[in-house]
Amino acid sequence: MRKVSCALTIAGTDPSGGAGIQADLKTFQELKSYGMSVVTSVVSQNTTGVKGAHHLSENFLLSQLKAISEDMPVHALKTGMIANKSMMKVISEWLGEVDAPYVMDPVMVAQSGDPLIEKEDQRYLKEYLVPKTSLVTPNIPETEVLVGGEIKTEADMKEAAEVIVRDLGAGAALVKGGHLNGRAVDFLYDGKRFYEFESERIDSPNTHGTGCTYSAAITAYLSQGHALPQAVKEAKYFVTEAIRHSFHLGKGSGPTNHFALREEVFNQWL
Ligand SMILES: Nc1ncnc2c1ncn2[C@@H]1O[C@H](COP(=O)(O)OP(=O)(O)OP(=O)(O)O)[C@@H](O)[C@H]1O
Ligand SMILES: Cc1ncc(COP(=O)(O)O)c(N)n1
Repeated sequence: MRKVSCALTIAGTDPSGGAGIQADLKTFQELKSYGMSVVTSVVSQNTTGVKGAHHLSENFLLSQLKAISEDMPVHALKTGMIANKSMMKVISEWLGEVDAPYVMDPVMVAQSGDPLIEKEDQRYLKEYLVPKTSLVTPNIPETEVLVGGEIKTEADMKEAAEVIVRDLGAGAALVKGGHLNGRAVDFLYDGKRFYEFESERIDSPNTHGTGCTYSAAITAYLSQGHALPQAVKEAKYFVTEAIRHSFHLGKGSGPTNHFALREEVFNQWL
């Protein structure tokens, strides 16, 4: 029988298809992992911003999670938007039922500036969910919330990655520099050493969903058994090409291109 790697995302939705669950599933599919999804919140949003959000009940969230763990293999999973403490609690307890690498994208604010998690619940995420992760992937503003200080330089990014692992108990931390000026560099700290992942900065306004896509790509590679540094390296390449070939769609920040790696796309758009 053919073996397939199974990746799960637990996140909110984006009907415009660039971020959230939709971006995650596209990424899993593109990287040849079998994609599964559990919805936390149905979000009304597009490239210009968030219009509203309907958070699912704890019971219904748990029912979806159990539907997965009672029936399907999970080789790696990620979480994205988890809007409130009660959903975080449900997920935190359910995590005991799966034995797979867990990547947390600590989604707090959409690129449009709209909040995606209640402010007072950010502390719960940090205290109860971060210690259960194999990897946390904060951008600069999220890193500032997690470590409680300003991040202005690459040295600050590295120091924060160490704090997230040593003091907050994450398995590893990937602090992403997309929001800093200069090169697009991310630092991974796995508790033992640092790894640096760099790409050129692409001049594109269309970066809606880059964080979701990046963490989903890492999850896909982990589901296939890659070691963490290799998974991040491959995922960085994937997200860079997705930004390079991103789409001018919508009136705001357009979506990245999840099928950028396909040969025909290179031929068509290079
Ligand atoms: N203009 C760019 N050119 C190249 N790489 C970029 C650019 N912007 C972001 N990146 C890269 O994309 C990845 C996502 O980084 P970023 O810090 O933007 O995360 P994020 O803020 O969670 O994403 P989002 O923009 O979806 O909120 C990182 O590897 C980052 O270095
Ligand atoms: C459901 C959901 N999850 C995450 C994001 C963050 O993505 P971005 O920061 O690129 O807008 C989003 N907009 N929507």
